[in-house]
Amino acid sequence: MIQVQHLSKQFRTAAAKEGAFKGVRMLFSRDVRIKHAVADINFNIEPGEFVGYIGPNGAGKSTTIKMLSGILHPTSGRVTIDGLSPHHDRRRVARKLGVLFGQRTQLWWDLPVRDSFDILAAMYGIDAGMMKRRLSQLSELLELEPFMDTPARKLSLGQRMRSDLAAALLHDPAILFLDEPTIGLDVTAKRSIRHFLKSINQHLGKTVLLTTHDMDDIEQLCGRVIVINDGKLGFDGSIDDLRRRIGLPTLIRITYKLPIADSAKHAITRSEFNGLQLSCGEDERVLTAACNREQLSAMDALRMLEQYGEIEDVHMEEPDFEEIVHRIY
Ligand SMILES: Nc1ncnc2c1ncn2[C@@H]1O[C@H](COP(=O)(O)OP(=O)(O)OP(=O)(O)O)[C@@H](O)[C@H]1O
Repeated sequence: MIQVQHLSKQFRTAAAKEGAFKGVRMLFSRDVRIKHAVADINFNIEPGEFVGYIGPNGAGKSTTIKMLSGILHPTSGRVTIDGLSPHHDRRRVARKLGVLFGQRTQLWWDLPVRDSFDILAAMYGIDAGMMKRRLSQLSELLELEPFMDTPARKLSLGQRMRSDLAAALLHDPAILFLDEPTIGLDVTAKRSIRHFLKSINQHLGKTVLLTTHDMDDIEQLCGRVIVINDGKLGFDGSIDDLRRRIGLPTLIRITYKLPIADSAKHAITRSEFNGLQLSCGEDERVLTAACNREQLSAMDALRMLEQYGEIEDVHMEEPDFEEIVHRIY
């Protein structure tokens, strides 16, 4: 559905100057600096996928989304959306795409939300009956009714984001590109946006490419994650693959029925064997094992831990996703 082949984008900017009148000298300078914002990236996205596109500030995420949606022209390489080029077939591709840039609104600032929707419907050629049905469906899902007659400039950030999501979906596109759709929102507003995105992916089959710095968004929504860093793709796979690649341990906390024997404790504090790193805490009955699941399955780890007594309770903690992402950046 979305194909990205050897995609690159370079920006030419005037080279920075030092000393007096540097602004004026830059204006007339012939020295240019080339920024490789996106450098030879490749990926395909299938219909119905929910893909997270992540990377640190300045990694090239927005530049990629702009090339995918036809706003920017690639320096080299190819993008196709359902076989069409976003740049050359911009109008036809626009009908297939809904795009949301969380930092900017596509609503008319001084107009009531309802009027913005009417203008967009006219631009997309949506007939009145269809528009009424779509709007009532979106309004119900996103709870837009209380502020449909409010100008965009008077909306709270959460209301604005919900309205922008509705605006991106009015023409019923099959694909959504979302750049920071939860930026600046409080916990409740984030939750409702996530719930909405999950349901349009699962129930309406929308294909979603999501860019965000919020790792909870990624963990809760995306089956697949693509990582870009300094313009280059660093990883493309599932969140579990990413966890395995980074190799952070799963923590297994065992509570035994009886306190662990002193002799065993002595062995435990020094032990590291077969991918298990053991430690005892304050509680005499509790033992924590850091387990590299690549080397040892959780079942095998438990079998080994049975040697220290009868197990009452087992608690497993997967490595924190935020920490994993921090490592790949
Ligand atoms: N129009 C432009 N002219 C020159 N350089 C640009 C332009 N747009 C982006 N860049 C540069 O290209 C690089 C990638 O920018 P981009 O906005 O794609 O990053 P990003 O991953 O979206 O970052 P963020 O998470 O901060 O939004 C940055 O170094 C940026 O300064």
